Amino acid sequence: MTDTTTDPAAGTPSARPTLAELEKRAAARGGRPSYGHDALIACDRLVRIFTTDGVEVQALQGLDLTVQEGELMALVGASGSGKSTLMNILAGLDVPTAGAAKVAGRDLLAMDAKSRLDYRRHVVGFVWQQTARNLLPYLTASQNVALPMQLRGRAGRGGSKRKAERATELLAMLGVADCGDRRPHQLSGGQQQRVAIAVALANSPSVLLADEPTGELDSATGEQVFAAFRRANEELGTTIVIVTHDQAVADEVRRTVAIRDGRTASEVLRRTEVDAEGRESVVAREYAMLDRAGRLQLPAEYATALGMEDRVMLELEQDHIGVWPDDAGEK
Ligand SMILES: Nc1ncnc2c1ncn2[C@@H]1O[C@H](COP(=O)(O)OP(=O)(O)OP(=O)(O)O)[C@@H](O)[C@H]1O
Repeated sequence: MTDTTTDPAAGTPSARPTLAELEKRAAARGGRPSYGHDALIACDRLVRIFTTDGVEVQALQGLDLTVQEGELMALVGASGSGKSTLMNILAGLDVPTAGAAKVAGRDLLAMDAKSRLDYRRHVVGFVWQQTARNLLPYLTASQNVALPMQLRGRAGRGGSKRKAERATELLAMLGVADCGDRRPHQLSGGQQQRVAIAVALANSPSVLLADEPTGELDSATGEQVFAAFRRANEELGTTIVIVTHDQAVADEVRRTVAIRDGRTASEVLRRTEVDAEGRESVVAREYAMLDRAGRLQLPAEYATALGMEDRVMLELEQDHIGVWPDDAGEK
């Protein structure tokens, strides 16, 4: 039932929903799936503010991001755009100031110290740029890989043997089977990073996070390390997020998300197309991101090329929205 009242401003009858109708609508809204409900990683309007000597830095300014299970994706962005801040939050090492972040069903804003430790041991694995941060120098490669399994504390009968076997298998899968008995200083930078991937995979994490893992390597070695990530993704199904400045890495993945000023700004999706002669080629397409509040970041070069600043004109067409420079001053 709908009440018909008179809108005093317009002086015409207008339909006001009854309380029962309002309640029905609210219930329907409640039943709608939440943002990122089917994603393995879902960041919703994530904010991280750092305060140093009374000065606030907004490292993340309402960042939205979803990552599906089984994805291998790259995060790119200028220095200071917020990539490491986001990775530290996803790694469970830092807590956002506001917003929501869920990884494999865990709420990153609501974890106490114990569940945070559990999260870091079981849900995520990480590989950092600095090789020294990934491996313990006094342990061999095999011992480094076995350590997270020991910390997980599932000994059981034959447990040590099984852990050693898993360490050997992981090292073999990542192409460093011959490095098992060597300590980190006896390994090249590329070998150290591949062993670090094995360490990160030791406890079968849902997500593998890597912050500039090829940053200290030459391009050929970087390619080998990236191939190891791809292998982990394809053969073990691990979801992988790699922060990188390395264009070769960014070009190799199906999805590259660019962060600008603490927000996701654009995305490049790549897919393989087969032409009539059966030839395969990879087609890349760039998309701008429309955030949950309806905001869109125009690429800086587009806005500059047309002298757009402060105010633009929008027009809704049948199948697109036009954006024009403000011409108010010309009229
Ligand atoms: N612990 C902190 N205290 C104060 N400010 C910080 C802190 N960590 C990061 N910031 C600031 O937050 C912003 C984002 O930094 P962040 O390290 O996330 O960027 P980034 O994209 O990873 O950069 P880079 O590519 O250089 O590593 C920067 O302005 C940085 O100075």
